[in-house]
Amino acid sequence: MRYLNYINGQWKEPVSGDYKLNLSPHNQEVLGEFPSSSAEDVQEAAAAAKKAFSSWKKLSFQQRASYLIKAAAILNEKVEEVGRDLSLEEGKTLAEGIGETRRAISILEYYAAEARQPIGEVIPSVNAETFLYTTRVPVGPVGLITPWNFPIAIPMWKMAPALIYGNTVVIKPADITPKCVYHIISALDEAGLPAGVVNCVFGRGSVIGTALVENPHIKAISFTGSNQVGHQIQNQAVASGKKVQLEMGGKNPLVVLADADLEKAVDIAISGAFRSTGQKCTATSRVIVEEGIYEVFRDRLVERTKQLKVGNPLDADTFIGPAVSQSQLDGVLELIEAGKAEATLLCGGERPTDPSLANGFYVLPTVFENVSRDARIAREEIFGPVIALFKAKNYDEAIELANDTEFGLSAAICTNNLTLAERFVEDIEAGIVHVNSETAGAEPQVPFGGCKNSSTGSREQGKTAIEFYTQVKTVYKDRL
Ligand SMILES: NC(=O)C1=CN([C@@H]2O[C@H](COP(=O)(O)OP(=O)(O)OC[C@H]3O[C@@H](n4cnc5c(N)ncnc54)[C@H](OP(=O)(O)O)[C@@H]3O)[C@@H](O)[C@H]2O)C=CC1
Ligand SMILES: O=C(O)CCC(=O)C(=O)O
Repeated sequence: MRYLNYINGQWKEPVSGDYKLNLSPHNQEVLGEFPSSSAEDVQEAAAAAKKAFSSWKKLSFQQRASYLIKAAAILNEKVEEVGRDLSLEEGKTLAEGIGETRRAISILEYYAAEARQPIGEVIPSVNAETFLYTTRVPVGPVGLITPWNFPIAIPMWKMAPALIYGNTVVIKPADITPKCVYHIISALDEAGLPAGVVNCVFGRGSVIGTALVENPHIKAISFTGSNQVGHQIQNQAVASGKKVQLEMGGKNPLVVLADADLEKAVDIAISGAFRSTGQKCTATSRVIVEEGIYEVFRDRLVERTKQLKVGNPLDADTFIGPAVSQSQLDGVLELIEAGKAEATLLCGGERPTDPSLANGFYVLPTVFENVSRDARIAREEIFGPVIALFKAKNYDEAIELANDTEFGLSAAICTNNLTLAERFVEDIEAGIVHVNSETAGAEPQVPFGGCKNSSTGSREQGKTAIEFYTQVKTVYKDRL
């Protein structure tokens, strides 16, 4: 089937007339074809978003929420179909695909409910005659650039707050996972969203990204993806006077102290590192274990890792599906090869030999030990199912190792020691901290984002999203 851009409330052919095949990472099956758009499509979408902005921002919050509520109900009706499409195009397991679709619905519902929340404060003025208060206004048409690894949740957690706070949207989804965003747009269309409020342009970021980031109608850019592209976008957006928000990489540590529940800690490591084939910015990448239990933890982790089923994401017993693309697989294999030269491989480290997986981008879950601090696998984001194991003498050495990274998105500790758990929350340089739970995961009602090189700009999700998608207006109202 051929899918189209969505501009000014219409499904539209790209100006170029060119399309690209959307392929399954499991077996290269063709799932559809999507526009290879050009800058002209972006200009048209941005102009439509600008035109729609003046009336959309004037609706009441409750009126805007009504479209979000309808779209959530529409998606809910086809949650299994959308979740399956997600697994087919991205490669995460069916349970994860459906789970992520449910998460997207819950994000819509959450932001619809924000329509009932206060958006300003009344502050006593020095002047007895002055009614002094703050309110918030939308920033304008916003540009959203989203990645392939959470192809429905991330677009939704940018789009839903943008819309509820009165902004209009141009979204450019990841080129290799377009269908999930097609499902969101089609639900909003079916919900009767006014023309131009949401516009979607499919195509390569390298071709149309700059046209979106530098478009004068677009007042803010929210991006999730690699550090390299993020920083390029930041420079372009700032140069063209826009607000910018970036969510980028992670090198997330899990610290396991000697008093931890061993089996639970192994579960937490496996789930955090290997679900979604490790393709999460919150994935556990470094596991730092206190020396008293290092050997027993390592042996159990390796034993359990070897039992994980790598396979077709649609099979019920699959734990690890394929990487999303050939280039993603190549990047992971390159880092694994680097790891073999600089550390000790304990398991995995290669592609599976099962012939039924030969056409997919599969790689076995991999564990390394004896990893030096400056090894590439200790420092670079791998975005694949790979754990680097470290031994620490005690809590102090563990925290020092955990913080020895340019990133600071998420971190976890397994311990029953309340004092050390509390110290960890204070000491760790990360935007998200887990105690006795995995580094990955994000609930819609709380802020999401990191420190150091992981994030720039205000946090996404939860109540904090209002910071990015609105500006504060301070009002001094005096009696005449
Ligand atoms: N923080 C996170 O959640 C994510 C991190 N990553 C990291 O990035 C690595 C590479 O993944 P990749 O998909 O290439 O990430 P990118 O940063 O290239 O892609 C993210 C988004 O940016 C778009 N984009 C690419 N180039 C430009 C540009 N010049 N201007 C504007 N937008 C652009 C992409 O479009 P298109 O799809 O057309 O390239 C996509 O929509 C991964 O291995 C991982 O380490 C990746 C995804 C998510
Ligand atoms: O951990 C999660 O569920 C969210 C992760 C995420 O946002 C990402 O990988 O980009």
